[in-house]
Amino acid sequence: MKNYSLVTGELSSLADRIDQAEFDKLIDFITTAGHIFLAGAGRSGQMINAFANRLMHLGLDVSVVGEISSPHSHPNDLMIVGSGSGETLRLINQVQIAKKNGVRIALITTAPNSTLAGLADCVLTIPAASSVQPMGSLFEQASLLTYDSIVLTLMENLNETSLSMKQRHADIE
Ligand SMILES: O=P(O)(O)OC[C@H]1O[C@](O)(CO)[C@@H](O)[C@@H]1O
Repeated sequence: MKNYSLVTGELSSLADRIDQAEFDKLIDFITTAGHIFLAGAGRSGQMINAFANRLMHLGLDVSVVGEISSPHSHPNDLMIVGSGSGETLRLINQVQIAKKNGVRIALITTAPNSTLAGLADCVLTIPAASSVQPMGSLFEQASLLTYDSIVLTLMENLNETSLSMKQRHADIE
């Protein structure tokens, strides 16, 4: 189907343009973190929610910012933010609070020169700024694929399998 191929073509073209060293740094931040907070707005937020779910399946201590069950932050915690523009005001505000509490910040973005990138300790750039799709669609799709790529690496590092992860999946949903 023509438009499907158009979308997958755009996504495929990004694969070699995401920096391995930035990816590896993010893996290191995740592996050494205490609690992991995840944050994103709109469609970017939907993608980060899916990532939070998989990190939980991996046995990591995670919560989504804004959920009532999300705990107080501490030094050595990590906040992972997904924001294409890097300029979403709510996220800037949340990151500023987190930084005051000694939380390290990781950003997934198309905008390495943005306000959020300037506040982050670790930036993974997805060069998805140019696209035929509307608004942030390419970033949002690519961010989900990037999160699932991170999950594959973490599965290997943490000796997890699909079966071990499934045992942590919510049975009441
Ligand atoms: O990824 P960003 O730039 O933080 O934007 C968050 C959300 O805001 C919008 O840009 C506009 O509502 C959405 O496309 C996106 O999901």
